[in-house]
Order: sequence, then C-alpha cells, then structure tokens
Amino acid sequence: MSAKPFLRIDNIRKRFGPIIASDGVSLEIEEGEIHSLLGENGAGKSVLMSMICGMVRPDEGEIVYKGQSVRFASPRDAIRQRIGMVHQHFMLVPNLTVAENYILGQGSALSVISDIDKVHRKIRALSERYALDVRPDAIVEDLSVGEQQRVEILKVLFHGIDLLILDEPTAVLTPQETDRLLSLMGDLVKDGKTVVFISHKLDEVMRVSNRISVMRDGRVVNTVRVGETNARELARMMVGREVRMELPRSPKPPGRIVLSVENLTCRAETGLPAVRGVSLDVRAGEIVGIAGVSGNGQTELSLALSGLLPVDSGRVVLNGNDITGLDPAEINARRFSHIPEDRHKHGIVLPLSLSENTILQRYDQKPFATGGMLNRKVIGEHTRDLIKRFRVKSRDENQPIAALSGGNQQKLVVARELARDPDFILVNQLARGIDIGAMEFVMEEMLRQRDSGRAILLISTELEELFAICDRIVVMFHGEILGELPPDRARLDELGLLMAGNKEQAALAG
Ligand SMILES: Nc1ncnc2c1ncn2[C@@H]1O[C@H](COP(=O)(O)OP(=O)(O)OP(=O)(O)O)[C@@H](O)[C@H]1O
Repeated sequence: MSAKPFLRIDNIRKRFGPIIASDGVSLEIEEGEIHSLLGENGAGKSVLMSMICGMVRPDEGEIVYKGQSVRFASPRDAIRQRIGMVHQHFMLVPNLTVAENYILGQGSALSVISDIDKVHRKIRALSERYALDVRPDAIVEDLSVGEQQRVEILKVLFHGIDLLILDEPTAVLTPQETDRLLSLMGDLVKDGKTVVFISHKLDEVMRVSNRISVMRDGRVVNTVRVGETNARELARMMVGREVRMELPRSPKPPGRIVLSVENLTCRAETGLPAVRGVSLDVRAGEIVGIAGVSGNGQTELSLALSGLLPVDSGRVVLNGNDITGLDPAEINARRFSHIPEDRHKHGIVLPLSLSENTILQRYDQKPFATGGMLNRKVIGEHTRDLIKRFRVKSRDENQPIAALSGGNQQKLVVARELARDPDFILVNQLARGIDIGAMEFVMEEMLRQRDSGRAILLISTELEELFAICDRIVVMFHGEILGELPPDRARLDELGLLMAGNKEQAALAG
C-alpha cells in the first residue's frame, strides 16, 4: 500500500433495507493509474462508485481523497472536487441539446448568448481532442445509444475532472468505439488524470489497466497488478469457479421458416432511411446473428420487427402470418419475444416491481389474471421462480426493478422473455451488462432454446457473442444485408471487411 494514496476507501458500509451493498469495503486508488473494478452482477461496484461521486451516502466508513477526508453531499459537490462519473444508465435529458444538457443546473453563470457560444466551442474542442464526434447542437434523443454514451463522457470532461469513474462504458460501444475509448483513457492518464474503469469484459480490462480489483458480496476480495494475472484467473476470482469461455454446441439442421423478413424498408426516428430492403429468414432451431457496427440500421430493424417503428415497405411474416404494422402488444401475443437493446426504454418499467415487470405483456391473461382480477399469488410464484432460475440478485419480487443492479435487470428481462414460450426470439445485445458467469448461463439458455426448436435472431455488436452461439451470421451495413458467413473465427477478416462495407474485398478474402 502506498503511503498517501490518491483515493482511499476505508471500511465503507452501505445497506438498502436488508440488502448489504457495501460490506466494509476498502480500496486504494493511486494517482495516474487506470484501476479496473470487476465483479459479478450485484457485487456492489456501482454503489461503491456512486458513494465516491456523491450520489449515494455511505452509512459508515471513510473516503480520503487527495489526503483529505471527504463526504460529498451531491454529485455537483464531487464535480467541484474534480471527481466525475459516467453511469451505466444515461442521465441526460432526451429532448435537450448536448450543450443544454451540459449547462443544465449551472444557473445564472450562463445567462448570455455569448456564453452558449463558448460552451459550443469548448464542446467542439473536447470532441476533437478526444475524437468523440459529439455535436453540441444535437438533440440527445436523436442520438444512438453509443453516441449518447460519448455525450455522457464528454459531459464529465467538460466540467473538468482529476478522477474519472466509468461504469461499464463499453457495454454499448462497438469494437471500434471501444478501441477509441480505451485509448482516450490512456490519453487522460497522460494528461495526469486517474481513471476507475468498471467492465465485465476481461480482455478490455487486461488491455488498459494498471491494477485490477475484484469485488464479491460488497467487498474487495483481491487487488492485482495486470502483469501478475490473466483472464481465466480473474474470472475465477469473480465468480468463485471456473468459467467456460467456449460453449459446446451440436450442429443441427434447422426446421421450418418461423420469421421471414421480405424486402423491409423503414426510416429512423429522425426520418432518415435506416433499413433498406432487408430480406432474411430465421428457421426453427437456428440462431441467426446480425453483425455490424452500431448505427447501420440494426436498432431500427429490431424496432420495426417488434412493431415499435413504422414500416415503409416490405413485409414481416411470423409463422405464415403477416404481422407488418401490427402494434407491439399484438406482435407480442403471437409468440414473439423481444430482448431489447435499450432495456429502460423498451424492456422494463423502472418504478414497477419485479413481479409487475415479469407480467408486463400478460397482466390480463391466465394464469396471472382471472375474471379481470390479478392473481397475485401466481404472479409472485412465477416471479420467484424466474429470480431463482436466472439468479437475479434481489431482495424479493415486490421491490421496484429500479433498485436492481443493471446486470440483474437484464437477467430478469431475459428470464421473462424466455418464459413466454415464444416461437421467435428477437435479441438486441444479449449480454449487455451481464457478468461473465451469468453470460455463460444466458448463452447456454439461448442454445437450449435453439435446441428446443425456437427461432432466434441475435443482433449484436459483440463478435464474441455471435461466434459463441450463432449458426450463421449476416452483416448489416448502411441498412442493407451485405453478406452471410458461418460463425468461423478463421473468417474474422472477411467479417471485418463486410462490417466496413467492403463487399468486393470480403469476397476476395473468402
Ligand atoms: N437504490 C437501491 N435500493 C435497493 N437496493 C439497491 C439500490 N441500489 C443498489 N442496490 C442493491 O445493491 C447491490 C449492489 O448493486 P450494484 O449496482 O452496486 O451492483 P454492481 O456490482 O454494479 O452490479 P452490475 O454488474 O449488475 O452493474 C445489489 O444487490 C442492488 O440490488
């Protein structure tokens, strides 16, 4: 331990009712390091960091920052001390511009137009400096998930920080964006800043960190230097057992066509063309992957298939029936499950309980309702069963889903959608925010669904996720399907070329 660490967390405790989120956690962060924090879903990473950035108050213990014992009353208080955090879930106001979001709550200091100009200039300069590609006048709700993440990162830099905490920032980024972010972290350290990085992706953690701490059950169980460990050992420290990085899978001939997309065209919410004549079939007993750099129409394709975005032309046929233009509830009722990209927008209702969230699409159906009355006993039993099977870390089924850690919210969405006995499962970013132990479980579950004859369309920017479970992979670029490949790691170059829109070169490489 260094004599005078930059940040020292000493025996912090934090409870939420009966849940112990921090159980006497201690940690030291050195100045100028990239310190990664690993741990299973619900291990207490976000809560610990929220205490450092003034969002949550510890019950006990001490935080010593730059040699001073500190107690921040609010995130703004922490920002004043140059500590900033980028959260897992966006905290931006959707209908405001990027610049308006940055000056929100700054009060009278920014009352004249020339100040707005200055703000715009500063955003442009930072965006250029760190290659973040953020426009100050863009309306937040028009931006993709990845773009909004970059807006969040730039916001913290805009306010000026010495300590930057990034809570799973790469969960929503493409490989290219991730590379950029990892090198940004390096640049920040070169500028004298310190970074705490929370991630479930061990390869990223191994690439950028100086030191890595592993949390379990509200405590730090180990801190290691990056050169002294490897991904397998880290996985074992996190989960407490060996984690399989490759899943066994039996080849199986696919069955009948379950979902057929015919020449589908639709526009993004901005009105610009997003999906341009996509055709594909998904058969019973197969997992079809859609690879692509985010922003190439995958979001709109999944929203259009699930009835959340209007279709301009073309058809979606499920089990032989045209479902184009039906509303989401009608589509859901036809054995169509959807694990969405943005779980807060399309997956769950945060203030509602776990139980209410598990029956969102079926609250008026048997066995959850009889004679117009909710059958709370059955709903409770069903939810408890899902919680147990998918190991959703929670107090009970009656707490609001907002109180769950991000990965546990995702596990509940996956559990609910699989429990609806679907014929077709549309997944956009399966493992978003899920720890590697849970990822292994969820992927095995997807393979079980495939083997039991379900048709699965898996949209993902994570090539590893696609390689691990898909039977075939198609590539989307500029709203079109450019080609199809088997899930063969040897053909990674070809896949990369297709993802970059190079059809001819990809054909040569193949
Ligand atoms: N506001 C809250 N009310 C009740 N419980 C909470 C609240 N915030 C967090 N918790 C609980 O504290 C525990 C730790 O949560 P935390 O979000 O820190 O986990 P995490 O390690 O960041 O997980 P993940 O990898 O899924 O993001 C969890 O059991 C969570 O449900």
